[in-house]
Amino acid sequence: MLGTKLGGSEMKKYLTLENGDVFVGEACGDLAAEIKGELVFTTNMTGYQENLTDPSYKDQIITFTYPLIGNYGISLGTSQSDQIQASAVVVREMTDDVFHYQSVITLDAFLKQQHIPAISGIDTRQLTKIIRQYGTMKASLTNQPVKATETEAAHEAEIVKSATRSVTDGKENEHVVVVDFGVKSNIVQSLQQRGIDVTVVTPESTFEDISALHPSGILLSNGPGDPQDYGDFLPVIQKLQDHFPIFGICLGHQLLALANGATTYKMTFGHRGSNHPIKDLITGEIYMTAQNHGYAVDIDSVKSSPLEVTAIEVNDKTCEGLQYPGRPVFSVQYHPEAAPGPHDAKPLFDKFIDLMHVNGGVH
Ligand SMILES: NC(=O)CC[C@H](N)C(=O)O
Repeated sequence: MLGTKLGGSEMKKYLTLENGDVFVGEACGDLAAEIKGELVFTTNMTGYQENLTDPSYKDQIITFTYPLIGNYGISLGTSQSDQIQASAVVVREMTDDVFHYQSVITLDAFLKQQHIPAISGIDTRQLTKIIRQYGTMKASLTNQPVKATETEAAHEAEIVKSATRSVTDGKENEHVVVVDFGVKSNIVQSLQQRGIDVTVVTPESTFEDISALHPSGILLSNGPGDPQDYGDFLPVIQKLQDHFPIFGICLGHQLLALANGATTYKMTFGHRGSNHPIKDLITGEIYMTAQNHGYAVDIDSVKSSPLEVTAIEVNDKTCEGLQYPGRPVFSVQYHPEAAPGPHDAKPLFDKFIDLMHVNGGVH
């Protein structure tokens, strides 16, 4: 039922946009919490748990365009990291009327547990049209009305801090080193499911640190924020690509581009959803992909780099894939691990493994 109040909340919440627009709704999730962040929207119809826990959404306020969120609760093994990464949630309606046999907790309880505020009863269609017109904006979620100028101080996403960890099964397998800029757990699982040993390392790692692990291949992960803030790691990529197969996903794709002299820019409102068609320029095939990014590789800038564009988004023709001709090095802007999302792009993990075999097998 629209307008259902959760947790007995009669509290109002104010969503104030940088352009001065104010939306008033009902507080849910953590009722007291007030936050600032970058306001984005996703068109995903399912997968709110994966989105909320995806480190690429760190410090962002996620608007779900799908009008009913929470109806299958929260289940074990679905989260993409160990906590909610988004700073707040905007919905038309959040329900705790859960129909899902694996659900262990409601979405509202999950948000409360992790002190994440949410606002419901919002005309998310109107809000999304505003974001599409003015672009991604800073916004605040407060318990009292505020002036729009006060929302401008929202900080940029911080780089995710990670720790080195290994996942092996004791056999002599291919070994992938994942550089963790905020990796989604399904990327690591997608490698493990294919019998790959995985070592996850921090972006502070040097070329020597990574080489000492004797990787068969390197995966550059997804992550939050502006790719241009990761300049320190670009020289490491420049060396790695001379020695190892590389697969870049989302932020990893953007960093591969920057490391090779191409440029990135901030998109007006980004691509966030599970229905982004991309055209593979090598095979001519179109597939549906899951996406979550606010920056893109400038397709023209690739021409003066050693890289080649391998895929474009069908709707806006932005750069969706790159490869380094003659080397086992490639990247995609979309998410082949598909959590949530269509599985059309999953074979890219197999392509990466084939490239590792060709490049000399187990190291
Ligand atoms: N999912 C990602 O890796 C996102 C990359 C980058 N933070 C962007 O928004 O474009």
